[in-house]
Parts: sequence; C-alpha cells; structure tokens
Amino acid sequence: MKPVKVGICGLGTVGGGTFNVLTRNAQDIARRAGRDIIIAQVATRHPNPAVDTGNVAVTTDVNDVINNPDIDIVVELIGGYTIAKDVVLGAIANGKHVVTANKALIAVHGKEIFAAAEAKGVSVMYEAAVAGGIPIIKAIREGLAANRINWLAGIINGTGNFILTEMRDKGRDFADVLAEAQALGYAEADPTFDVEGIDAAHKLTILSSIAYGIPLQFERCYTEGISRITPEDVEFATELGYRIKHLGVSRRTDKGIDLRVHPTMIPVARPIATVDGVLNAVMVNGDAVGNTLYVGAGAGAGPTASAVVADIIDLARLIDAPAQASVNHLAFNDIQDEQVLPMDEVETRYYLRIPVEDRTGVLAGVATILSEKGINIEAIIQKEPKAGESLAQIILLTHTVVEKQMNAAIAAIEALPSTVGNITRIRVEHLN
Ligand SMILES: NC(=O)C1=CN([C@@H]2O[C@H](COP(=O)(O)OP(=O)(O)OC[C@H]3O[C@@H](n4cnc5c(N)ncnc54)[C@H](O)[C@@H]3O)[C@@H](O)[C@H]2O)C=CC1
Ligand SMILES: N[C@@H](CC=O)C(=O)O
Ligand code: NA
Repeated sequence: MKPVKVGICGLGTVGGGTFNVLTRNAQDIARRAGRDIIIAQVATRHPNPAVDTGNVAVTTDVNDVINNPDIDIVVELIGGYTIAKDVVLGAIANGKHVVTANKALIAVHGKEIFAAAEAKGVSVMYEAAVAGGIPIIKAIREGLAANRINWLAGIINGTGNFILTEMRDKGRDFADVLAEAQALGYAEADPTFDVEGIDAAHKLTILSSIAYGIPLQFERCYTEGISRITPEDVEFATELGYRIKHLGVSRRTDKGIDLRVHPTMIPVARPIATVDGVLNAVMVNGDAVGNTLYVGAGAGAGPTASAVVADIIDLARLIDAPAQASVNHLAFNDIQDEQVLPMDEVETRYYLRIPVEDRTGVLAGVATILSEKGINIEAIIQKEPKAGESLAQIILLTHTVVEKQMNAAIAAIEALPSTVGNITRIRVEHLN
C-alpha cells in the first residue's frame, strides 16, 4: 500500500519526540497502520540537538509543509494561537489531515477548526492535547461511548503536579521547581498557563465537550491556579488525611454542567491522591461503567509523542476511507448547549484556614457564623501560635455547601475583629 507522508511543524520537545518515535518504531508502526509512515518534511525555527533529521527535508517556513503536495498529514507542534492556527487552517484548506498537541488552540478555536475540517472532509486529531500520553480522549470518545458520563475529575497539568509533589516531599521552593519543569520541557512557553490553571482549563474544556456533547467553552470554565498554595496548607492537609492536588472537575448536575479548575483536597485513600510528579490522572464516572481511572505521564517528549503518533497511525489506517468513517471531532453528531453552572451555584466541601488572635471565644465566634449560614462542620482544629509568633490558626473542614453561602460566611468571618488577615479556602472532593 502507498505510504502516508507526514509533515511536522515544530521540532521542540514534542516535535522532536514525535520525529524520534516515528523513526525508532517505524516497523511496528507500519504493521499497525497497514502501510509505511514517512516523515516527508520538517519545519522548525530552531534545530533540536536531540534529533538527527538525516535525509529529511528541513525548512524554516511552515508554508513549505502546508503547500507540499506530497504531504497527507500535517502535524502542528509549534504551540500558541497565531502561527499554529494558520498552519492548521492552511493544512485543512489544502485538504490535509491534521494532528496537533495544542490544547489552547483547540479549546479556544476548536469550533472554527472542526467546522473547516468537516467542510473539507478531513480530520483533526488532538489526543496529545489532554493528559499527554494517557489516551484519555480515545477512552472517553470511543471506549466509554455507551455511557452517559456523570462526572470527570483529573490532574491534567504535569508541571503543576510536579511542583506540588516536590514542594510536599522535599520542601522545595516553588520557583526552583518550576525552573526544573521548564528545563525538562514540561512547561508551556508561558508558564503562567501552567501555574495559574489556564492550561488545565483548556484541557478540561476539551474533555467536558467530548464527555457531555456540549460546545467548547473555555471562557466559562472557573479557573484558579496553584500559586497561592502555601507549605502550611500542604502540611495541614496531610495532617487531616488529605492531599492537595490541582484538579479539573466537571459534573452533570440538575442545574447545568459544573466546570472548574482549582486546587483541591482529596482523601489520601483515593488512588488519584497519590498520583505524583509529572504524572496525570483522570477519573471518569459513566452510568454503565461506574468509576474508571487513567494514569500516565502528562508531559514530556516521549509521552506526548506517544499520543501524537497514535493519532497519525489512526489517520493512516483510515486515509482511503470516506470522511464519515472517522469518529466525530467532539464525539457527538449534535452538540447541545447546556448551561454551565455559575461558580456561585457550585456545591462542594471546603477546607478553611483562618488566621486569628490567640484568645478564648474566637473558635465559638467562627462556629456561630457557620451555623447561622447553615454550614455544617465536619472537623475543626485550633492551632496554637508557633514559637515567636502571635497568631493562632483555625483549620476546619465543612460538609457540602453552595459556594455563594461559603462566600458569605467567609466575608462574615473575615469581618470579625478576632480574624487577622485573609482566610484560605481550598475546595474538597471525595470523588466517590
Ligand atoms: N511539552 C509538553 O510536554 C507538551 C506540550 N504540548 C503542546 O505541544 C505544543 C509544542 O510544545 P513544545 O514542544 O513543548 O514546544 P517547544 O517550544 O519545545 O517547541 C516549539 C517548536 O516550534 C518551533 N517554531 C516556533 N515558531 C515557529 C515557526 N514560525 N515556524 C516553524 N517552527 C516554529 C520552534 O523552533 C520549536 O522547534 C504546544 O502546543 C504545547 O502546548 C502538549 C502536551 C505536552
Ligand atoms: N505544560 C503542560 C504540558 C502538557 O500538556 C503540562 O505541564 O501538563
Ligand atoms: Na492524551
């Protein structure tokens, strides 16, 4: 059978990994695809010392790849919304299939991109865009296709999980661990995307769309990062039998889809709570299957290339088939607009850390406000001031409460004369 020819745009961490995996595993890949897959051309601004491009044509102009009549599949591994979008739309316009790892592009411009692809009868594949090497898109879109998905929750940013793990296990400094994640090729070009939760929100947007058949709506995803987590909270969480993880959570509720990314305390007994380092993990609950859990490396050259190459193989196998043979870009034929629950309406449990004056009656004052707001306390501890300090801390866990009630309670407790400074709030999920 005629070989399939691939053009790779971007030869950085993921592009380099993709080149190397396609080359190293060429024989097995050909056996799986039913034909040879050949790298016809590469476009990159900078050479990658980890890659020997050998006889493959290398250019600095992506248009050479997009307009190369020999190329069947364009692989976009540049990142960002500008050149990457031109590459993807240009390739589609030229009737080429596309593989991308670019979650920002899919989450924000996916609607336009998929419409263009469908009009041209080509496919855009993006398994690497969510949870790196974990085949989570395939799992939800195909493996769980029989189910009504009730909820999903995941550690979907490798950089963030690596930072939290190193801070907890080795007491390392946030900035120092982030620099290491950048050196290892885990972080985004702009690392605030990792630490402020934007990257995880891109991924949750994509996962939720394919899980529930709703539009991609990144702008409606509540997003909070990990930059304000303190070593103190990590320590108290451990003492209470929890781990702090940066989680993307989406859930079908009577009032709409709950869509949020934020630091989350999870009981240590849940398997996802002990998924550490650059590993990602996604739990998906379907009405027929129950709970399922997927774990693997969420970032880095090899793991991400694993997903990119799997998409290339899927495309190569179906390259002569009619467009209808391919799975829908977002899993459903009809995308239905369901309301995304405003954050104020979300119901969850909470951890609060309240810095207070060290005197009697303070704990009772806090408990009274919570009771007035209808908030039930599950556990409460008062920590004496550390040596040389004057502030005590009240640490508490609540039962489930609506976010707006919790906001009102926090405002009232912060207004008490005995409260000194801001309250830290971390949402708690039991995931069962
Ligand atoms: N690094 C990772 O672990 C993962 C990255 N991704 C996504 O993969 C994509 C690529 O990320 P990385 O490989 O980490 O980035 P990178 O910065 O290592 O590589 C980007 C590559 O694009 C090239 N490039 C930039 N502008 C170009 C232009 N105008 N023309 C031709 N080449 C150009 C650069 O020379 C470089 O080779 C991004 O969308 C990222 O979000 C997805 C999953 C994991
Ligand atoms: N920066 C991302 C890369 C993979 O998507 C991450 O750290 O998860
Ligand atoms: Na994936």
